[in-house]
Amino acid sequence: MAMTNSSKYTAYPAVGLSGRTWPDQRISSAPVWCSIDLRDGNQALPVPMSVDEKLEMFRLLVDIGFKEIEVGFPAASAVEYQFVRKLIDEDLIPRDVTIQVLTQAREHLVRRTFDSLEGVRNAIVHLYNSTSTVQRDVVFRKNREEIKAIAIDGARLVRELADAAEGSAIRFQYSPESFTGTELDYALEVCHAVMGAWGADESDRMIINLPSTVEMSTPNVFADRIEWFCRNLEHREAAIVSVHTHNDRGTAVASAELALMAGADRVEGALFGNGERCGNLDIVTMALNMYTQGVDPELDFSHLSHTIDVYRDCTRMPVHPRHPYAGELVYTAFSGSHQDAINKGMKALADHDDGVWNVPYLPIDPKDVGFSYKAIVRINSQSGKGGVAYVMESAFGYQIPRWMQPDVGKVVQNVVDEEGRELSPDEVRDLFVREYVRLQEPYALKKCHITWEDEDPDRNDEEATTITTAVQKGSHEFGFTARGNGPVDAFVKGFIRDSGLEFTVSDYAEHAIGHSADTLAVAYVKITTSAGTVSFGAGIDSNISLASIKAVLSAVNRL
Ligand SMILES: CC(=O)SCCNC(=O)CCNC(=O)[C@H](O)C(C)(C)COP(=O)(O)OP(=O)(O)OC[C@H]1O[C@@H](n2cnc3c(N)ncnc32)[C@H](O)[C@@H]1OP(=O)(O)O
Ligand SMILES: CC(C)C(=O)C(=O)O
Ligand SMILES: [Mg+2]
Repeated sequence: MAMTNSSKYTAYPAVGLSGRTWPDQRISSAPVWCSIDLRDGNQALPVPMSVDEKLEMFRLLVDIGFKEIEVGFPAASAVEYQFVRKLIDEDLIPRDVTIQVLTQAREHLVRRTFDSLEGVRNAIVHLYNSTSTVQRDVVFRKNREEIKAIAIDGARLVRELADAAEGSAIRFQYSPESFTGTELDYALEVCHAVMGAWGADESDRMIINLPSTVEMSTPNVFADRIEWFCRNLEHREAAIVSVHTHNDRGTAVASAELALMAGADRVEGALFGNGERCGNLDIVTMALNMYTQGVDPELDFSHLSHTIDVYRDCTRMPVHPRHPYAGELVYTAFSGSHQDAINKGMKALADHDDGVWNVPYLPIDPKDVGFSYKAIVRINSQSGKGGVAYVMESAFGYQIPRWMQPDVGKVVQNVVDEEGRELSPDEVRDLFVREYVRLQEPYALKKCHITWEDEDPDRNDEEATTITTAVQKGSHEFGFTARGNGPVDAFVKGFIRDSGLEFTVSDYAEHAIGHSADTLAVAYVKITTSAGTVSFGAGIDSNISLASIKAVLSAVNRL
């Protein structure tokens, strides 16, 4: 069936804000972060967390650096209640961390919530009731005044119970739930009433949390709403304006970022965007977005794989392979031109590191979030020569020269095309060795003795090096002695003379691999025959002269 019913949906209204300032603002410091993993994230799970899992998640959140953590909805269930009790009874809340608990504005739930908090040092009691038009009409069947009264009564009760909670510093947060479905002027009116009932002032600022309970508009419209709200809020100094964005349209992070530019002070969200329906704002993404703009997010995601592991264990939710910053494929390039650019970018950085990260296709240094460079480049049919060269160098130390890379790239491409799958780095190396270090057929080097006239290997005089070899071709063995300005020159001269083949060495490179006693030399050559055919070969040996002679023979064998 085709989608022909768009007329049953209505467009979200614009705010009509004149002289908006948020487009010119920049995010230059971290907001107050509040994790809602243990509440909104938890309430949306098919299997909510157990007390032990909540505790493991709580410890992770503390380690990441959250100072405000919504730990649950204690009136909702036994687990939720017990978890809050456990944190308090076992003194598990660090002194610089404030727990937050959510309750509907209903008397029995508010009272139960305060019971759960008995003996807490610091807490935020988060009260909400839905203010949206649709919920007023179909859920509560109450008018604007009646809905406002629910909020005021709730705030008064919270104030009364907070005042009675001796030894506990209780702060207050109110959410006009479904703010995005609420007329702006009415949301403001309810918040003013709640601030009055709570008695908020500059010395006792309350948190006004404006949720996009359901994300209904483009982020710019949400930002307009936040700027309008902040502008029109009486006693702005008595409020911490917070946002709590959901991801129904896929723009929860963008909405929260623009909301900060529009004047919000605080952001609620969850790791990897867990939460109702399409989730909440993803705090990992938002924090790392800030980080990659040079702003310290004051949250530590330097052990992101550990964060992912704990998150998966506790929530039983996966992290998508393409999840920003965290997915297992986001630091991987398969396509050739990306691989080539990354390879060159990493080299440029190694040659000239001025402390500024500037590598094509990698908006963040994987090491900053605890990932290695190992899997940045992976080889499949989309890959190119640069990627193969990167894998060979980063995984095994082979520095395939630029003039040989196209040939190696083609060899690898043929294999992945044929096999229709990814090749592991080991398979790429094995293929390289099998293909380019060809020493047996048709010619096999049986013996090779090299002497220098004055035993000075650096000497480069014409004819200063003498080589004596035995070479086998099928069942026939021939040997020769030849002189040249170095081992390769001497070998080529002798080989051409005795084999009848005509070629020159048109490119040559060598380097060492490994350390101390295990060091090996690798040589790469390109030969060109008199008929113009080119062939590439490589040789590996503990002796550099032998490595280069083997490379020549490999190239001859590949002709
Ligand atoms: C956007 C959010 O994420 S909000 C947070 C949501 N979180 C949760 O819901 C946590 C899990 N919830 C629960 O465990 C339960 O829903 C509880 C414990 C909160 C409430 O349980 P119950 O009262 O048994 O059930 P339920 O939630 O279905 O109650 C709905 C009733 O409460 C009413 N209600 C909801 N909020 C309010 C309010 N603030 N004031 C007065 N009545 C309210 C509804 O109108 C409905 O009334 P009705 O019974 O007359 O139809
Ligand atoms: C309780 C509120 C803040 C909420 O989760 C929402 O509106 O999405
Ligand atoms: Mg929510």
